[in-house]
Amino acid sequence: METILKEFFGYSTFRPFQKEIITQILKGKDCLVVMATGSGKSMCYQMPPLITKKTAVVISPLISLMQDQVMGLKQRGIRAEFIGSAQTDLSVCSRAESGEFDVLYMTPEKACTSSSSFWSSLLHKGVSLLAVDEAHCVSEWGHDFRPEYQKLDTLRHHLPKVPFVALTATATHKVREDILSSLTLQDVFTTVSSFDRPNIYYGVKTLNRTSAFREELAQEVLKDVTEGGSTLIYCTTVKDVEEVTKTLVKVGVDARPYHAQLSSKLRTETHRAFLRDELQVVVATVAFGMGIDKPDIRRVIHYGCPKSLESYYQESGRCGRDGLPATSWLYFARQDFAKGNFYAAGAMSFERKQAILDALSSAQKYCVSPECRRATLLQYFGESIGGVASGNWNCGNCDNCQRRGGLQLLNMAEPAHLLLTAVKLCGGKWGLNMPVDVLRGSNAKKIVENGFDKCPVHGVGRSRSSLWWKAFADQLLAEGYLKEQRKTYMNNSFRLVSVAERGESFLSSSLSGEASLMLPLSQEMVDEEQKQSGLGPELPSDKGHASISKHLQSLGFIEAEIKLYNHLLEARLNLAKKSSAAPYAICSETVIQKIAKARPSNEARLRMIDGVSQWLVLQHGSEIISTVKDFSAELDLSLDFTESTIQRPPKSDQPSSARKTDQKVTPAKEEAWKMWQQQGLSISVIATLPDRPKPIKEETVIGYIIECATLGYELNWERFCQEVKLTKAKAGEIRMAIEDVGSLESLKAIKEHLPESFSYADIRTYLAMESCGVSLPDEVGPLKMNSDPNTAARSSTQEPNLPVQPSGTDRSPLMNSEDEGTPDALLTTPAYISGGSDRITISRRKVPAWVVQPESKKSKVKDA
Ligand SMILES: Nc1ncnc2c1ncn2[C@@H]1O[C@H](COP(=O)(O)OP(=O)(O)OP(=O)(O)O)[C@@H](O)[C@H]1O
Repeated sequence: METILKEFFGYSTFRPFQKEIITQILKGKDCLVVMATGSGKSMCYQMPPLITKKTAVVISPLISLMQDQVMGLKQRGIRAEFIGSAQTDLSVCSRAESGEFDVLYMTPEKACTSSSSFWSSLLHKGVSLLAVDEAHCVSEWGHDFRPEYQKLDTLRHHLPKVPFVALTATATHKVREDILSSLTLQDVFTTVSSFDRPNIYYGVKTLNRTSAFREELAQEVLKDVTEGGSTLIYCTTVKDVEEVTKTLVKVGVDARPYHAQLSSKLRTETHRAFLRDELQVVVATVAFGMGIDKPDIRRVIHYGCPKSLESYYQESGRCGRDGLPATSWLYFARQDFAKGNFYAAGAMSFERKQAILDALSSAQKYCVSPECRRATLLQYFGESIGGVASGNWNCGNCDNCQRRGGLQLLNMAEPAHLLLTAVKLCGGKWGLNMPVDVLRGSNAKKIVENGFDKCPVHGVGRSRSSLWWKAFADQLLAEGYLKEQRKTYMNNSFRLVSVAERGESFLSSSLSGEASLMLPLSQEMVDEEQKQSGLGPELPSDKGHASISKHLQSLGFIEAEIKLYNHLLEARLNLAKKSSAAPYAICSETVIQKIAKARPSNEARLRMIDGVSQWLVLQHGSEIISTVKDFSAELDLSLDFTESTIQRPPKSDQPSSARKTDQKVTPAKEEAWKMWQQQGLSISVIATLPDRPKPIKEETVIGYIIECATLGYELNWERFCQEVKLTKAKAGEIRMAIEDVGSLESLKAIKEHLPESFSYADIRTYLAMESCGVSLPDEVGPLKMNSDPNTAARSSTQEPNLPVQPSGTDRSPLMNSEDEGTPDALLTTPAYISGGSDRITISRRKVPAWVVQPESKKSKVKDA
């Protein structure tokens, strides 16, 4: 598993739960995976097909999401496609049926309407799992209910014994139960991880939908985007989208709108440009919500309160999926809270309507809370925060926790007394507007008609704004001094406010003048107070900004390294353009950071960096290395910097030892390796050491050293090549000889295809280097990798190529294994060359024993 992880995904270690889940899927178990956004759920269904060589069918709700995933997988050398209305390639269905894809995405509609014969053909070829992504869509209690998801259980008949895997980032207990029953998951392996996204800064601010406010916001966004990275702004209406976009463009931000009223062509183009970093900001309605799978979004802004806390978590979770610092700002206006009836208008059942209204209430509570945002979110999803009350929790990375002075408590007894009295006066028959208007001294008709203008509290709260009082009322509601009751009239739901028991006892004690009521001011109250003092609401300025350069500095990057990082980002952009892919699909920014720090001078070193896949090295290794070399020289940075950013390949659990393998070699071989590698003796000296009873052949020594190297012992290949005199030209000829022979079975046959001057040592060294995935050193010239699958055919005029990508219809290197070894058998078997004379594919084989043994002993040694 670790080998496949490194090979295709470039990572050295699994994230929490991934390995357990994959193991359970391989055992055929149904799984329910509830893990935070960006935690790496996709890996759980993307890896089993690579291990079992059977297609994984993935149900996904949005075409755009599927397209992103397919693009990303293809960039990793994984054969993926989607079936859905936007698919223009008519051959995909039949190719899918013939088991051609590792991962096949389908919309739920397509999955449920596909014919039995489609499923039986696919099943016949092998199906490793059926994954239901965004599984919360099955539940009416989920924030994104999709009726067609409820029919997915019918696929059970088509795919008997295939493990079903439901995945979601947002599932409350109720939703989880719905998922289990709707998909008829049985004997389920359930994983629920923390919902925390520690790299995201959460903040909330009030908003007024005026052009002046939008302009201020746009200036803030402009400041942010100059830091780099993408920004996503969610609006609740098309009007907001248009207005915000217009203002952003006016101040010079590269922004485009995205909503359902735009043509699908325009939307696709915007989506494409955003993914490819050709567009900095997208302003979208939530239609863009789940459909965006870009890991390097640095900030998400909600312009208006979201419909629910689930959707807020999901949408805000779109930023920082690469684990780097990101920010999520939510701007709300009080009128957003009054949209419940509008949202619930289409609800088919009473329960659904209640669910929609409750969901909005939870989002409202989040907006107005003075407590830690993170703690509020985590608790909402049922996660314990270590037994600490959220009011006392300090995550240090949200607005409330960072507010100057923290959550300072103030004695709010006086305004509490006034508000509770006004509410009591209204007799529980009104919403919050009435008592607030009374306090503010309104003489509106309904106030006069009800005689509230004659009551003692009428007008005593004038000095504070209506919004301040409402924000304060939210505090009293949250603390249990007030209570709300929902009433439905003419199909509309209203919230009536009254004094709760706690409020009654406060009122009684306050009459005696003893009461104190210590509460923190919420951000909204602070904003209102500032507004009244003429300062206007404060926009997020120095805090909560995702600055990658600051982050790099905190990681110990010096200025030159940050510059190199930026050059590498630019190089990545160019590579992405050339491959028509999104830059993040080439490699993540975290990987770029590691490359900028490690500054590998060759492909072997590049490969050792965590996050660098075999595919990345094959496709873009040489360009990356030349960028590193050129700019390191320009910036006066040394190459091959080693520190913790470089991770050893899997199984390298002996950090300081030169040996990185569990496999044993004989003492004589290890001794020869030690003398050569560690003591610096030459091959001829080792062969003729005076204390040997009898000299041994140099070829034997070479065989010993190569054997150690192929088993993972460190080797200075550059020196070795010099000593055995293997040059780039020679390597090219050996390569062609192998192609002509068409097999690696006989070293002798290969030698006979070569001029006399070639030794067995040359051939063995060449093969061993390739099996270790090492490039020829510089002075010998790097071995070029052919990155275009379609030009894999050999031409005599072409520069000889080393491992060639499989063509689109071929299995990926691992999949093409001809020796059909078990996955374990592949662990130590690097890429090898096989194939006929005009097509070359890579297969992964055990290294034939003769690579490391003198030819004379070949017949005695069984292929490992
Ligand atoms: N083992 C790993 N080591 C390092 N990075 C990983 C690992 N597994 C996944 N990732 C990276 O984490 C990021 C998020 O992964 P992924 O898209 O699978 O998250 P997710 O849980 O499906 O998120 P969402 O719910 O938002 O769709 C990706 O960039 C992915 O490559």
